[in-house]
Amino acid sequence: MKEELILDGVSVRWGRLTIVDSLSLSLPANQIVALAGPNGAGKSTLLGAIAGRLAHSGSVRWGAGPLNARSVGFMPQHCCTKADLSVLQTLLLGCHEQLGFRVGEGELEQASEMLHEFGLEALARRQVGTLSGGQQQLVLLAQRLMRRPKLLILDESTCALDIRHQLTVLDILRKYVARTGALVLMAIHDLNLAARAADILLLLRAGRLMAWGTAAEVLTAENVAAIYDVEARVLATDDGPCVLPIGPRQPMKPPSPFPQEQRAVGNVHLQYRVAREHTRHMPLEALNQRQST
Ligand SMILES: Nc1ncnc2c1ncn2[C@@H]1O[C@H](COP(=O)(O)OP(=O)(O)OP(=O)(O)O)[C@@H](O)[C@H]1O
Repeated sequence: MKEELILDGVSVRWGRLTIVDSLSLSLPANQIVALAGPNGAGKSTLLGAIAGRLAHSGSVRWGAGPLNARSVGFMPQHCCTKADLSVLQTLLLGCHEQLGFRVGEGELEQASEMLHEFGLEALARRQVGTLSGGQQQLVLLAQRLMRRPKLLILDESTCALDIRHQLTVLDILRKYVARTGALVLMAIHDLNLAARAADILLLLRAGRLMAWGTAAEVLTAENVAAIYDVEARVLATDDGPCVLPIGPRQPMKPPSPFPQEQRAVGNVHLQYRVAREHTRHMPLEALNQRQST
């Protein structure tokens, strides 16, 4: 059976609003897929639906069969904990299904390897609730990996990390994918980090998939303008494309029939109505008279 995540017509609605709009795609395992798009595009909603946390229509499958919840690791956005547990205990909880009344040598060894990989050894005995936001993010990410999920879904799980820890985490995820053949699906705002991390990049806007492919294919100035309404330069570097935002794209304004000085005192609503009705120039006083009659 081919190891792949298949979405077939997945839609999510909140009340009468369609947030994810009939999305179909297949993502082969053994790679990192980044999901980007503007605020409110539906990234978290889509990930929640794939993780089985949100009601949706359409189907989410793994190969020919249903996606088994036990093979999914999900780290939602703003994931944090106030639990009265040490960092080591928090990691061990990640594989609680294997644990009995005693923690086995295997799990302890796995947890200490994970602490080492994430550079968390010095924090192993600290209460997890007392850690900084970034430190907690590292611990909770390590906890998700303890279970060795086939599908790891991360929602902005590197947003609290400094650049060194971001690179450390990307390296850990790369090695994890190479070792286990898993699929990592991560929502991320930092397009340059996404370009560096991901084999495939998906760009979502208003619940629809607007672009997908390698970072070099997807991260073009045209796509950034169309999806984010931002003017940007995209530089080709040895590490892939690098997006340099220039500024917000100016919204298109309908042409005004009025000279500059009349527009300054005019009523915007009135001008637009009139612009639709008349193409020729008409003095503002005449328009106001027409309005009041
Ligand atoms: N529980 C809810 N009830 C109603 N609307 C919701 C709910 N959760 C999300 N939405 C709406 O769904 C839309 C998509 O939200 P979502 O969190 O999926 O976006 P996102 O792409 O992850 O955004 P961001 O980048 O800001 O995290 C938003 O308009 C949001 O207001």
